[in-house]
Amino acid sequence: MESWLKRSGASGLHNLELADFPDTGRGVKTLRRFKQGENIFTIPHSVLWTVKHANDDPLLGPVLLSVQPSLSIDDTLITYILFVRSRTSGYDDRQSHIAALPTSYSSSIFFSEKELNVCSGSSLHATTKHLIQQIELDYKELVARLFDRHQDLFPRNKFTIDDYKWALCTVWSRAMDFRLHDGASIRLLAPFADMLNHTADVVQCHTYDPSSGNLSVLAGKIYDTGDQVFINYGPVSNNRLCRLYGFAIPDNRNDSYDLVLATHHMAPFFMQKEKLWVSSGLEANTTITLTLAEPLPDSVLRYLRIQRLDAAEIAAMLSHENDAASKMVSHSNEYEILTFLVQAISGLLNSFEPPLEKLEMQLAEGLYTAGSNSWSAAHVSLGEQRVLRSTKTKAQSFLTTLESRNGETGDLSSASAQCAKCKQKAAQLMRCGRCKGVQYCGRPCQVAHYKEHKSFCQAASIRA
Ligand SMILES: C[S@@+](CC[C@H](N)C(=O)[O-])C[C@H]1O[C@@H](n2cnc3c(N)ncnc32)[C@H](O)[C@@H]1O
Repeated sequence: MESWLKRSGASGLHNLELADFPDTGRGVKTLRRFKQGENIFTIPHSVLWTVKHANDDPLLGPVLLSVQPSLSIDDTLITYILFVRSRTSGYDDRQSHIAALPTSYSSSIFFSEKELNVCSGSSLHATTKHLIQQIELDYKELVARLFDRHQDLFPRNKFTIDDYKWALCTVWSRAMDFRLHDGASIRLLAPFADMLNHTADVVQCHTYDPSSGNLSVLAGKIYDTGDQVFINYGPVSNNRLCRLYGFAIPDNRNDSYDLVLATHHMAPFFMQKEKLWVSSGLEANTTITLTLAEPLPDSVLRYLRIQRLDAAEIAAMLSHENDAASKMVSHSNEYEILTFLVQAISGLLNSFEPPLEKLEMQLAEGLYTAGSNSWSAAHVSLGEQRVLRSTKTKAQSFLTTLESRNGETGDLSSASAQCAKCKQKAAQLMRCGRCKGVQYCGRPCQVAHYKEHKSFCQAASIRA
């Protein structure tokens, strides 16, 4: 592979060699000292694996371009890799890269049931199960759309589901993504650069030059001769590391929990609430990432406040143009959502098996071999449970503060005591006789507001 890269114009490779390292496995070793920020090596555009390279291939390109709608980026790269691997002549250079790739991967999609059960209750457990099914569906679709239609190019025995999973994990664990100036992005695999392991101790130091199309790696710190060169894969949680790369980092500062918030479309006032979620920057079905740094993001509270609104509160909120749910809606609404949140997070935590303390003990006793699949699953579970515990603590402290306020109402409940049209606050307001959900200072405002109020009024009246 190196001779192909050098012939193609790669620079800097003579200062490096591949080597095995105790914690990370195979990686790149320096043969001289590097200053921080110094260019270590550059891989030229011609040898990269991108969608454009696949489409430009004289044999594969026309077939790929005939598929409508186009294949996804990952499916294109997977097809390209498997296609090159399957050729018996004409692809020696790219095949030298494929020959250097691992023969198997340790993504959580390859975990045994027993290994995956170490993180029972975690989002990794659920996502992995879902992914395994999704990958089979994606493969079947690719077979039907491409492989079966061109069996001369894609012999069945070299494009099996196992080949597909291997190539998928090659892409997941080795592809690099870059944002381009025009807002577009590019996903690429760079031979040799894909031998670099991850550390959070350097900032991003791999760069893509859109004008030349070359990929360069700079020194993210000072390297002495014999040191391992690292790049940073980004602020990735153990869940994602385990799923895409097949490893985990103990006490990963990027650990997170993906909280799924969903409301059934038949729920009362769904349409009105959906409008409020959208105006609040949310959706009726949304996933919010809880992190150690921000275990209870405001977006979770905004979502739940809207989900638990009663008829009068919806009416008051719909007449506010700004993001009214960013503040407490009413004492009772806030009490309800915080109580619900504490219970829901407790429920999530109870579904983890083994629970946090037991896992910590098992890890301290060396029950799981460091670096093994079970050990990685244990670290994912630990990270998610720690995040959820901080979420619960924060919700509980909000609840305590709320209770100490002794029923004092927030801004929006007083907003419901104003005219829904002119916003005038008056001691004597008349309620809409039909839905009882909004109030007006007089008949003219009620008439003027009717068009806006109609859909809410009908839904509220049906519910009543
Ligand atoms: C881009 S490749 C790096 C080269 C890889 N070690 C090899 O031998 O081909 C990414 C893979 O390297 C391994 N890896 C990278 N960083 C690691 C780390 N900090 N600890 C453990 N394994 C790591 C994981 O197996 C990951 O899927």
